[in-house]
Amino acid sequence: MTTPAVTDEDERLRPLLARIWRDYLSRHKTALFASILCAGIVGVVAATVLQLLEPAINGLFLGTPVKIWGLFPIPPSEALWAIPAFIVGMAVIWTVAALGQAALVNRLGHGIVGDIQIRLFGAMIRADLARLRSQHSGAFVSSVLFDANLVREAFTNGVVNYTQHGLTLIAVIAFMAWSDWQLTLIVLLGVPAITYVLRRFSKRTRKATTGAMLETENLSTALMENLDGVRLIKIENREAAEEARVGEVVGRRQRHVIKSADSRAFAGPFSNFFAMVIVAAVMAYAGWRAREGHMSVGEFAAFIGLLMSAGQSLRQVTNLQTVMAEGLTAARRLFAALDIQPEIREAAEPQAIPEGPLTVALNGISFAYGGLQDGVAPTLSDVSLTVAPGETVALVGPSGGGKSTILSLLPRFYDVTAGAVTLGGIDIRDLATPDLRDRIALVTQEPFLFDDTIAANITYGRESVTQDEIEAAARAAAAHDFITALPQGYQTRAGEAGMRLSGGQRQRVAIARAFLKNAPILLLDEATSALDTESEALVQAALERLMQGRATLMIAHRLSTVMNADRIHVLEAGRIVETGTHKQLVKKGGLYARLARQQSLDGTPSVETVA
Ligand SMILES: Nc1ncnc2c1ncn2[C@@H]1O[C@H](COP(=O)(O)OP(=O)(O)OP(=O)(O)O)[C@@H](O)[C@H]1O
Repeated sequence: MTTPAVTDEDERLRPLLARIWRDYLSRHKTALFASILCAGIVGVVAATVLQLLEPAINGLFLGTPVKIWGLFPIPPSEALWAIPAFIVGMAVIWTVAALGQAALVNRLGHGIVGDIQIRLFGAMIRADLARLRSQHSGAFVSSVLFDANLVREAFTNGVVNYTQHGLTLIAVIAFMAWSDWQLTLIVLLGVPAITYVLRRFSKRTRKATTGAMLETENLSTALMENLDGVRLIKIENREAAEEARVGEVVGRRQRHVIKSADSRAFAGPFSNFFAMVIVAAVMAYAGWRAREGHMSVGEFAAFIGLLMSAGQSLRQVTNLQTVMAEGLTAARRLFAALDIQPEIREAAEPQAIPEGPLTVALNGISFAYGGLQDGVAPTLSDVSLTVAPGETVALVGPSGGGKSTILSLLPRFYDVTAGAVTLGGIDIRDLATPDLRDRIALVTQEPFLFDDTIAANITYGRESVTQDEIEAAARAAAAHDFITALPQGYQTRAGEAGMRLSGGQRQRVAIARAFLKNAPILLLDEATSALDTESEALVQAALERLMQGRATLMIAHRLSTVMNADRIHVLEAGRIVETGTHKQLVKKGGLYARLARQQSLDGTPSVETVA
């Protein structure tokens, strides 16, 4: 590695470390400093115990008067109990400090992982829909679970063990210098070689870790995709093929993880090799000095003991260097994810929404996913429509015409690229988004239920709702009877994504939720198109009750459901091409009339016109 590259790396490292300190470590600084203190005690005690080798050998074997650490004189008659007593005393201090260090590091580390995971989730759940849609949810999951742990490993275990072994190393070198500076000089000659090894392995680790993180993302994406699409996989007999596909991702991930683990594991032996060369050089030199009578057996043994211990600590520090490299790579990625600013901006001074019924309107809006681009037609062009309280306005038209996109614009899942959406006459970009969304209830074709009780699913988002209110909402949604027939009634769990309920039952739970929300604006996205005739009749009746007095904008593929709408807008390729009531549009003989004819011919949506 060239010097300028190292400087660049250091330059980029400083703000990163500063941010890790500011955002995560500083709030745990007492625990961090306490654990570093414990680590320091462990490190220094480990080195100090080795210093007892010299008085032990000289006092016990040679019977000469000795001084422990040059401070406490021990006569030969007392050496037999005094030196072991010192060792036991040091062992007690070491053990207490090591236990304290472990307990603190565990709490600190997992506390930091928790902080990171909460922040990441917060950023994810608040991110624009556009961004969430642009990345598979597996990528977020792997970041929350995998990357956060790499940061923990580096900045708790890493920092604390670094301190411990770094201090052992410093203490050992200080003792060596104190007992023989010439020998220490020989030892220090090996430092540049070891530094070189450290840097090379850190670089390799960074590369392998980046690869491992990407492949972990791919793996969790593949796993989630398989679980989501399990029915398709089974019906197409693709289990073995999917196993092979996941196997490939596992293999690729394994290669990166092995590379990273190799760098971690190999850095130690490499630096150990240099350490052993140094030991050999010291042996030769110290042996020669001992023969010449300039060194006692005890001094020699203590020196070699210290050297071995220095080698061990050096190996640990080398390993930790790679752990730090991993943690920094993960931290960079996490911060990049946390720093993405939402494009849906909150108004600086939001206006208040008037209470009561509200009119919603689209005034000459255009919209393109990812922004307008030259030569690419926008998804919606110059669309205007109004829905007054108590009115039902329907959107119909060929698949891909832009119906769902219009519904996404009202709660500001996306912002229009031109024109304005207004609520009660106010541009929705001038409203506080939570207030806006409070006024809108959305019932979709595939309503989502949490794996919680039916009651919790109905009250989702609302606090202090009474059982009577829940039941009233369920009755209005024609859901009460089926819910009470379930084994635990309202306390029955809905299963993953509500899968223990039928489509019609899920739909009615979602309608009950909308009844409780009691919002003035109602968006219905093909709310009955996935149901059989019996369920549809129940859901349709519940929806009609729900629509009363509200401004309802609905998407319908089955024209039978929009025959009573106050207005029907026919959307084709992002433009409104016809507007009127069912009767007017049939009479007009245009696209709507064609769709109506097709549907009355076979009674089911045709592939050409609807999804
Ligand atoms: N998240 C997205 N990113 C990019 N393009 C999208 C996205 N969602 C929809 N589109 C595109 O926008 C166009 C309109 O889609 P939209 O879902 O609004 O149509 P639709 O009329 O509701 O269709 P359908 O009746 O099939 O549900 C389509 O061409 C679609 O490919």
